[in-house]
Amino acid sequence: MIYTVTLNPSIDYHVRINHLKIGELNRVEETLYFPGGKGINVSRVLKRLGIDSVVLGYAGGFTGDFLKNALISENIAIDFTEVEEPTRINIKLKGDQETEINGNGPAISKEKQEKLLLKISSLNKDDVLVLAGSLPPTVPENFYETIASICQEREIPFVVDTSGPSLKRLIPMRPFLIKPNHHELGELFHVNIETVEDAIKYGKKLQNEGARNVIVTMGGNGAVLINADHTVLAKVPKGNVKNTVGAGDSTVAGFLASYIQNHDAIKAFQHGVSAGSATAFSEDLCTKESVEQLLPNIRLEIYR
Ligand SMILES: Nc1ncnc2c1ncn2[C@@H]1O[C@H](COP(=O)(O)OP(=O)(O)O)[C@@H](O)[C@H]1O
Ligand SMILES: O=P(O)(O)OC[C@H]1O[C@](O)(COP(=O)(O)O)[C@@H](O)[C@@H]1O
Repeated sequence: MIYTVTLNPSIDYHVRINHLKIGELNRVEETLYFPGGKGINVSRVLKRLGIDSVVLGYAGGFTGDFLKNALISENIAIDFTEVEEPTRINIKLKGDQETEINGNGPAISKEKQEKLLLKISSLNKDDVLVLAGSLPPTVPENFYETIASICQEREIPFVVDTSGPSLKRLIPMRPFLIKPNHHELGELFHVNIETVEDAIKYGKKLQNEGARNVIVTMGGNGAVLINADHTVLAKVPKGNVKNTVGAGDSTVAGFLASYIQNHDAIKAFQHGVSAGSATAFSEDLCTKESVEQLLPNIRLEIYR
C-alpha cells in the first residue's frame, strides 16, 4: 500500500480576482475550495489514476473536518492524527499572476508526533511512504529524518517532496525518489538553475549523494530524470495553463502510479510529467483521461 504523509495539510482557497488592486476593495470573480497539502494531492491524483493509498498526517478543527469529508467523498482512505488547533487555510490568488499565501499550521505536541511515528512503524517493505510538504512550526526540523530512519530500519521505500534543510538531510538516506523543482534544487546549492544542463549537473550531485531517482521539474520547461542508469529530459507542450498548484505533486503521483505497475523509470517519468502538465492545464488536479491524452505529447530526449 502507498501511504502519504502530510504533516501540514490545508484547505486550498482559490480566489479569482482579475485585476487585483492592493489597498482597495476587490470583489472576487470566483472562489473554489480544495483539500490541499502535498501528500494529500499525491493521494488524490493516485486515486484518479486508479491507485489506492492511505493519507496520514494531522488534521484539526472545522478546517480539518472539511479536509476529512472531502477525502472521504473521493473514497480516499484517511488515518489522520487529530490535533486541537485548526488545519491551515492556504490562499491561492489567481489573476494576472498566481500568488500563494500559505499559513503556518497548527501546533503539534510531542505526544501527537509520537503517535504518528507509531503508525509509520507498523508499515513494512511492501509499502511505499511519501513524505511531502513543509513541516508545521512546532515539529522539529529533523522529523522527516526520524521517519526516514524508521523506513531504513524496516526497508520501506520512501519518496521525499520537500525543500531546504529537511530535504538535504534525507539525501544520504537513499530515498527512492526526490522531486525538487528548479528553484528548490538551486536553493540546496546556493545557485540559480537556469538551463537544462544546470538541472542535470546539480540533480546528478543529489543522485551521487544517495537519491535513487531525482526528478527536477522546471514548470513549463518540463523536467529531467536522473538515476544510476539514465539521464532523460521531458519536454512539455504549450497549453492553456489554468492552475499550477499541485502540478509538482501530480508529477510524483503519476511517476509512482506507473512505476508500481511497470517498474520502468523512464516510462514512469513520462507518465509523471504528463500528470504534472495535465494538472497545469486543469482547474483542479489532472484526471486519468487528461493524463493519457497528453502522454504522447510528452517528448523524451534520452541523454544516457
Ligand atoms: N506552464 C506549464 N506548462 C506545462 N506544464 C507545466 C507548466 N507548469 C508546470 N507544468 C508541469 O508540472 C510539472 C511540475 O511543475 P513545477 O512548477 O516545476 O513544480 P512545483 O509545482 O513542484 O513547483 C512540470 O514538470 C510540468 O510537467
Ligand atoms: O507544505 P507547503 O510547502 O506549505 O505547501 C503546501 C501547498 O502546496 C500544495 O500541496 C501544492 O504543491 P505543488 O504546487 O508544489 O504541487 C498545495 O496544495 C498546498 O497549499
